[in-house]
Amino acid sequence: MAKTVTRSGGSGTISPGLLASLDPLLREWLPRQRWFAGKGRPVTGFSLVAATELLPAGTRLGVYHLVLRAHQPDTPGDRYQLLIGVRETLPPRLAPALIGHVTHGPLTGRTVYDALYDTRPAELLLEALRSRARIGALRCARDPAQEIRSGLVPRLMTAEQSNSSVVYGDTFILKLFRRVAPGINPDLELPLALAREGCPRVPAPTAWLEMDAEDGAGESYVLGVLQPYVQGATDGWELALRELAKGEDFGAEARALGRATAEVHGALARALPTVTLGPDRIQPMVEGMVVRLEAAAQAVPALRPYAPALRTAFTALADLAAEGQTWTAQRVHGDLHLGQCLRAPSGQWSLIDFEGEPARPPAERRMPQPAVRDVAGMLRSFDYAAHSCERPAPGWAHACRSAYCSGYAEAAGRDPRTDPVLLRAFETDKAVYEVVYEARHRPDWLPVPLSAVERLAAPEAP
Ligand SMILES: Nc1ncnc2c1ncn2[C@@H]1O[C@H](COP(=O)(O)OP(=O)(O)O)[C@@H](O)[C@H]1O
Ligand SMILES: O=P(O)(O)O[C@H]1O[C@H](CO)[C@@H](O[C@H]2O[C@H](CO)[C@@H](O)[C@H](O)[C@H]2O)[C@H](O)[C@H]1O
Repeated sequence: MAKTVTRSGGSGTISPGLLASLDPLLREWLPRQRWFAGKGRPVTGFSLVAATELLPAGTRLGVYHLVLRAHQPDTPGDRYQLLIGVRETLPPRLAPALIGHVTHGPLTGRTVYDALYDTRPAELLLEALRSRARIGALRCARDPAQEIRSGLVPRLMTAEQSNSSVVYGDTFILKLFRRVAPGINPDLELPLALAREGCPRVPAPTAWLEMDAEDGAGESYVLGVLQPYVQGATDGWELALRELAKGEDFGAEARALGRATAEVHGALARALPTVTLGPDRIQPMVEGMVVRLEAAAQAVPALRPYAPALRTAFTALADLAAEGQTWTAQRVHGDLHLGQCLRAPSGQWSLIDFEGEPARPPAERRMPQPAVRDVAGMLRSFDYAAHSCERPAPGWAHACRSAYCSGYAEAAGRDPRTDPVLLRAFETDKAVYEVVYEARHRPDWLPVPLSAVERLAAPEAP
């Protein structure tokens, strides 16, 4: 029933027409999606990387799985994963999923929509994962030790996300990556490694969806990961804001989060290689930080007055390395913040979303880093929470910072505050990243990382 109709450079006859039908609609729809990474530049066209027919469009409901390259000026263009539904008319419940009405090509007169909103296509995906199906270029794999019940009812998560997730009967959650590239995906690699280590702080992948890369070089795309759904969980960001609004202390939770982070770091260091960072490795790392700072100052003028002082946070690290100090680097989460921490009703914290910072190149995201990088991310997050609360919260972020570092020290045997130069460099690097992120995605939030920049640029900054 389901088949791959073509891949880029392939000889299929259906898909060129299919793409021509979709092209004008997707040009308008894609840039409006939260997960579209190429904001600010027009989409000038698409090329097909792969198209797999999951249900033929000749029936009441057609479903295509597509990987498309979106062409944009001055870039090679990113590849996106889409699940396209085709119907005669769209029922009202699917109105938010509308992509558009086709006016030419083989689908003329049909309505196309984001099929992840629809029950049947989402069920098809789960069934494919459950049965380890191979559909054209799409391949499903799963952990044989975990059971996947059939018939679980899907619902698309509506939260603002970098990808798209479907929850099945409050039992599993399937994340479909939107911007995709061939190669190892740390959001599968690291949770699998942690599961092998027996680390209970990260939901163990249950099944995953892959596709061979089009260039025949032997690489694969990881297109989706299914994992157990933590029922009734509250994320750390929501919880922190709730406690802040009530004027409640978050110290105990921050401490527990510090312990959870250290446990994950310990398991990652056992599971995957670590390296020693001497001057030869610290120098390029510091250069990377400086380059990112310069690019950020170019992109966001408000950052420029602080750039020279921020640079000293990085050069101080290079100076220590030149004096002979070394550090250990290991695989880390890479984009840790309160929103990536889930607290189950039992009080147990889990960490999710090991993809790393979406803006960084994939190879860079998989490089070993000092574990303090994640610590710095969480410290920045406490600062964000304190700034997002309407009620003044003097000392709240500082108290969380202390509790988190103490919790981390309890589990790791070393306190991140004992290496203030390293911590300051990574906090600065993160704040610079956030300045760019907010300028691009949420300009109203720009003052939050900018206030941190002001603090970190002050000579007495911690
Ligand atoms: N295992 C899980 N259990 C419960 N909720 C989850 C789980 N994984 C993710 N979520 C929810 O889905 C949201 C998005 O997940 P995340 O992995 O951060 O996706 P993205 O990469 O798209 O940001 C999280 O903020 C959380 O609310
Ligand atoms: O969750 P994502 O992987 O999509 O991460 C991106 O978006 C985050 C915002 O949703 C952003 O995080 C920043 O804002 C948070 C509050 O909304 C705050 O807790 C974080 O500390 C702050 O960095 C993240 O940087 C970005 O990569």
